[in-house]
Amino acid sequence: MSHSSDPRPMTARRSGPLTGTATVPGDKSISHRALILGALSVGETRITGLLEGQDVLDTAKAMAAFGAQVERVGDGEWSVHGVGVGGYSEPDGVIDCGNSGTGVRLIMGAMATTPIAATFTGDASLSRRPMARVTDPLALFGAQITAREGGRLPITIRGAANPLPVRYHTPVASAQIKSAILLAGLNAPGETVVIETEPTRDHSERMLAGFGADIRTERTDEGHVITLQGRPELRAQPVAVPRDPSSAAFPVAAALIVPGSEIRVPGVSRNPTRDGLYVTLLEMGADIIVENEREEGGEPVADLVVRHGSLKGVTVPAGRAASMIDEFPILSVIAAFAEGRTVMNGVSELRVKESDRIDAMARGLEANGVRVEETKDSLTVHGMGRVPGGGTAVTHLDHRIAMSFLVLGLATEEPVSIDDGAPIATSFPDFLPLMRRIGADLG
Ligand SMILES: O=C(O)C1=C[C@@H](OP(=O)(O)O)[C@@H](O)[C@H](O)C1
Ligand SMILES: C=C(OP(=O)(O)O)C(=O)O
Repeated sequence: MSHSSDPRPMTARRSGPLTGTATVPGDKSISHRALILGALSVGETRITGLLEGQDVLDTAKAMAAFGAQVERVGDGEWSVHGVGVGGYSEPDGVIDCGNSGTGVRLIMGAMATTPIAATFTGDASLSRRPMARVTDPLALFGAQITAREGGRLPITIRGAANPLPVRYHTPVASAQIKSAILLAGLNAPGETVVIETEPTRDHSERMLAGFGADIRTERTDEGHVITLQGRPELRAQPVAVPRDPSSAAFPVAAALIVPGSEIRVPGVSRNPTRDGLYVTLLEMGADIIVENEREEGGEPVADLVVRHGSLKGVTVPAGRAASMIDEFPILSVIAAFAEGRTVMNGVSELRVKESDRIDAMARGLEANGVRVEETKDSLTVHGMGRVPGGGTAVTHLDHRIAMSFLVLGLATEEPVSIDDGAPIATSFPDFLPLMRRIGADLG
């Protein structure tokens, strides 16, 4: 498990031009969902391009514990024989979701309307994160929930024997809350409805429709209204996982800030609910060309060609936050090399990720000579076109903080160190060899 590995200090140094092809791994969100929906389907789901990061491996293990037959048949190729909606069996042991908020929240949803009990745990980071945002709506279905103080893990859920459908307005923009409710709604009779004010990533809706569920999304005065008809028979499907735009953001950022760079990043998902970073980078004047736009596995994908160039600071509107929620750490690194101020608004959710990402980025950037300002829900980076470096960033078991500061160090005057790169394996196990292949000096 990722949380038992020893800390791995790492350092990144100013590098020559980055060149070549950066083929990033499969999308983490889609990988979790493919395993979970495969396990709830009848028949064999064949998954290709699955992200084999620790977060997703923990979800695969959990699906086996709930009775699905889960098998690795090749590189990124997995087979899941599902048990059907309502078919989960009671796991023997505790379900350890490691570092993964997506894993634990979606799996809690998926089992909450089946009359079995399960106990969920995670590492030190996951055990600090709020879970009531998911367990509160799951209790409305009739599930019985016991949590540690403050609604934290470990959590035991006794699934509802006679679940009721739920209509729920999500209090914060969160695809994990939405998805947990939809997965619980699968085994409730009638219609389960989720209303979100700001749209969040829609992979659950797309994949549920692909597996044969009756699900529709309407835009109304209330917001985005997603309606799922309960008790469908989900039919196993082949899933081709597109490449992760959140992982692609790291080599893309490196190419933008290291002088003389030009790289290609093939087959990246261009789902509009995940596209906020790329919209922002174009506003900053980034040289990014989108080629070969096509559809793969129900998701739009394209190849990106990225070149170094000068960048200017911008203001990111709060309404864009959900579409780039995992990309603010790396955006704040890019912003440090831009000319002028970059203001990121509406980002309070960053405080409850694997770490408090506003605080982690602010402290680490300051340690490397960058001026920043923070409020409860904003982060401002004062870009000066150059960054001194020479500092060590504390990563708090957060893979995105670790990767962000390693990318920073590729273009600073002095090397940048991090206290622990081990968590990178949760989402991007090949980060180091991939970055070295394009010319990055880190290790
Ligand atoms: O649904 C998902 O796959 C995810 C949703 C987001 O979390 P929230 O729903 O908490 O915003 C995101 O940060 C996470 O990396 C993946
Ligand atoms: C927030 C993230 O993941 P999770 O919530 O699944 O832990 C992330 O990958 O940046």
